[in-house]
Amino acid sequence: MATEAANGNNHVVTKKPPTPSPLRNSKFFQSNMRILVTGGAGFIGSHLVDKLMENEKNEVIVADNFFTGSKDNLRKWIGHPRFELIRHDITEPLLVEVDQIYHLACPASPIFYKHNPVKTIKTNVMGTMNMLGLAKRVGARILLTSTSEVYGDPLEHPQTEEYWGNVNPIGVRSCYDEGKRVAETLMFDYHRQHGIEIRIARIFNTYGPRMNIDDGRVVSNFIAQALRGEPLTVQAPGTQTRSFCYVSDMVDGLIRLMEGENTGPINLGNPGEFTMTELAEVVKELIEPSISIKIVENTPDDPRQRKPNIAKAKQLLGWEPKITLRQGLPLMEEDFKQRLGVSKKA
Ligand SMILES: NC(=O)c1ccc[n+]([C@@H]2O[C@H](COP(=O)([O-])OP(=O)(O)OC[C@H]3O[C@@H](n4cnc5c(N)ncnc54)[C@H](O)[C@@H]3O)[C@@H](O)[C@H]2O)c1
Ligand SMILES: O=C(O)[C@H]1O[C@H](OP(=O)(O)OP(=O)(O)OC[C@H]2O[C@@H](n3ccc(=O)[nH]c3=O)[C@H](O)[C@@H]2O)[C@H](O)[C@@H](O)[C@@H]1O
Repeated sequence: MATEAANGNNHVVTKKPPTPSPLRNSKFFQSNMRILVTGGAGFIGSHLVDKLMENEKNEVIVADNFFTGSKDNLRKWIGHPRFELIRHDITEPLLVEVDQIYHLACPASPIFYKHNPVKTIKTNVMGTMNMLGLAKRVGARILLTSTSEVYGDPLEHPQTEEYWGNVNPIGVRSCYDEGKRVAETLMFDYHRQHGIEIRIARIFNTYGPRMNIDDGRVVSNFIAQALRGEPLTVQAPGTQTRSFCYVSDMVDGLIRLMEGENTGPINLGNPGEFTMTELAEVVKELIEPSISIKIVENTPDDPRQRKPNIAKAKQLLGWEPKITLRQGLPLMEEDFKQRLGVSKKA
């Protein structure tokens, strides 16, 4: 009987995990680790694929419907003998023989996940059920990229994994916030009922190269606006806070979680907390001091504060972020300059 600490409690697993592929038990283990990354053509997913492919014992399969991701993010791996790219919508079942599943498929930008709320919640609920069904069928370990949005507009600050959240069940963000909460529920129910090996990451705001330039998230918006010489659009009141984690730190955390022995949920993020006005001032200082900052209207249910308590990640994964916002923003600026075909004003 396996017991694993999760969320501060011991969830006793009454069933052994499904038998993994016979290949895992072969005496002369030759095969590579076969890894499925759903949403691997996206921002975080493509950086994760880059890291996984560095290990010559890994074979990587990406399943993506290209709703927000792009083949361009994976162009260097297309045709590689240890890499496969499948155009697939995970709201439909997928049958592939794999040993690990990194389940990232879900639009992350509020503009995109609000664009088709029913599809967003289907992706989070039916998509996660399909991936858990696959994990059960092939005996794979599965990691879900959940989100700090499961805490909603938090009344506890900073947020620990024990906090149950303050979420609007019927708001315009609920397709994502509640969708991810149901995905976490499904993960633990498959874990308790079928012994599936699960890992849950609660990812906080992450930024870096390959974010969609016009996907509406704050860091990508501010950098694109600065490079285009446009005013930085701080959404009211501007005092709301976020904590920003650079993508390479995030990928390191995800792999440590998958390779570790703890189910999670575990917060992954950078505790460096900024108001949106402070973020705008840093972007202005680092990228384009001549631009102005203007306050614009916000959207409903925008969380007023968000900062991860990462004590569990430090203790259980030996992980903490290394790259500060002032170190990460110039790296993202360079990527945007190349993709926008602009050079910073002299
Ligand atoms: N970036 C962040 O700040 C952040 C924060 C918290 C959680 N997350 C989570 O991390 C994951 C990746 O986020 P991201 O920032 O890379 O977003 P992204 O939008 O760049 O990537 C999501 C990928 O999933 C694909 N996808 C969406 N719906 C799909 C479907 N039904 N079937 C197959 N593929 C589908 C998209 O085409 C895209 O390639 C998401 O699950 C997101 O919820 C991200
Ligand atoms: O970290 C998380 O868990 C979540 O972070 C982000 O969600 P959100 O913080 O709402 O992302 P943004 O759209 O970047 O907004 C951040 C803050 O910046 C503000 N903002 C946004 C855009 C802009 O141009 N100006 C601006 O001030 C928003 O009002 C909000 O207060 C991601 O979009 C979610 O996928 C993710 O789950």
